[in-house]
Amino acid sequence: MAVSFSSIPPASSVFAAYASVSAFIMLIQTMLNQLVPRQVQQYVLNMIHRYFRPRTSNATIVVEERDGMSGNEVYTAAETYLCTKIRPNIERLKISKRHKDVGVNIKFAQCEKIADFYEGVELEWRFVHEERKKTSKVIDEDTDNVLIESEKRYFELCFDKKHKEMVLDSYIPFVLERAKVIKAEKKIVKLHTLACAASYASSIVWDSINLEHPSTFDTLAMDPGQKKSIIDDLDRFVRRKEFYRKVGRAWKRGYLLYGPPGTGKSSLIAAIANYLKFDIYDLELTNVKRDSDLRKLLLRTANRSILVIEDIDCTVELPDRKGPDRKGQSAGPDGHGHSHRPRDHQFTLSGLLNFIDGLWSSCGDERIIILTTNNKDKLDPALLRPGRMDMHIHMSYLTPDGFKLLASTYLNLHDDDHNNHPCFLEIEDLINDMHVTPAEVAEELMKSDDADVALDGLVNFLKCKKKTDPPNAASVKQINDDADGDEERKAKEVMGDTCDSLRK
Ligand SMILES: Nc1ncnc2c1ncn2[C@@H]1O[C@H](COP(=O)(O)OP(=O)(O)OP(=O)(O)O)[C@@H](O)[C@H]1O
Ligand SMILES: [Mg+2]
Repeated sequence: MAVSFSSIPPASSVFAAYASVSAFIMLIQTMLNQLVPRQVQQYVLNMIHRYFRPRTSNATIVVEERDGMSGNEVYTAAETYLCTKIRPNIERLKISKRHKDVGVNIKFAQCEKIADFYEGVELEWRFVHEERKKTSKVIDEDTDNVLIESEKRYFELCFDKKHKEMVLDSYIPFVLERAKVIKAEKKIVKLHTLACAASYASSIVWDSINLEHPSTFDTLAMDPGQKKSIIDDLDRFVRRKEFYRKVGRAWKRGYLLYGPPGTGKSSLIAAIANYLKFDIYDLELTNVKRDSDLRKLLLRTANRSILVIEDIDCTVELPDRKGPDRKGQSAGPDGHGHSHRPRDHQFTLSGLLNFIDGLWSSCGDERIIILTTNNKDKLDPALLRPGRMDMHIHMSYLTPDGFKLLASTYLNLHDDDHNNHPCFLEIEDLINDMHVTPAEVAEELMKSDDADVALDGLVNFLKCKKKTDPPNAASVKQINDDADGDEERKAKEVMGDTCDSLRK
């Protein structure tokens, strides 16, 4: 924490004290001039000044914008925090907005005083802005460029000396924490994808854009209980920093999202990112050729992020850890396949597992890893065990509850409309009786701005679909009720039975 601490006297007491002492000092100075050499004179005068310096009950912490050439986090946090405390009496402010910013950024433009209260204690901040006597070099933290600065900016935090410990141990951490929250609220979530680097040295790098996906938990049609348990799990995860440290685990969590296409797996990922304000790293496995690439990429991901591997079962041919892999290569002595090629020249399942929960995975904090698949059964069980994939989330076909949510987000129809609208009961019966994905229904609801027209279109669509897809209400219900793998298998058996009986 780059703060410097000094005592400053309040102006009134300083003047009073110095007025009475200055005559005495002048007298001493005249005597010394005649008797002793100049250095000795200076030394004696300094001692007298120090002795007579007025005692004050105030203390000041100086928080400079720069710590050497780099920025000072306390300064940035104070600036962010104090901009929420601006009063109408402030006359001059600076505002700016870069392309990627959500709202305008406010900064102080001239020396200002800002009052704050913390645990009943009054604190006074002063923003000070002055010309430097000589220019100085600094590093721009956004671009890493060296800049020349001719101004010096700092905050002074003044308070009663007796609160010094409280300010340093409690108030400053509070300001840092508050600034983090304020920044998180304004943060734009980024989507990082893989791109080929221009240089040969590192062939694959992350490229980033703003995540513009508007999906949130409010717009996701899924079982309300399941939705709540995901949100609770995320909340628990982010507040458990100490817990993870105490039990000696890397602060990370793995989610497996599985279910048919169009049931909202990717939308759920976006909703999680928007909820936590975590950046997404979309790891397209087909672009990763070697385990060493994987390690490099992991090292270049930031904390508080979500690493996503979509369609894990089909994006890459993962060699089996035990027997021969799908390309017919035999397992190596370590049981990881590829005995004929140097290990580092291939991308292996064991590389991926190491990546998910081996030592490599612990090189960051607050990491979430999400795998998605349409075929959970195809995945190696090693990939799915707790600790790797801690929570298995089944995204399934649309239920009547899910339909109500889509009707309210797409057509602005709420509970009362549901009871009164002639189509609703029919649609709910049809949905109960068939496999239809939220994506299919959402597509139909978007076809008209007129709710009646859109709902009529949906009824027709569902009726047509029902003719081609045989009714199997029991199986749909079973699949949607069961969230874990074993239960899902049972549901598929029920479904198989139903299809068999239909075929007969
Ligand atoms: N559960 C849902 N709630 C709300 N909208 C949904 C839901 N599922 C799908 N949709 C809508 O359908 C579109 C496609 O969904 P999404 O891409 O999330 O499905 P997916 O399960 O990832 O499919 P795939 O397995 O093909 O990748 C979304 O843009 C969204 O509009
Ligand atoms: Mg998807």
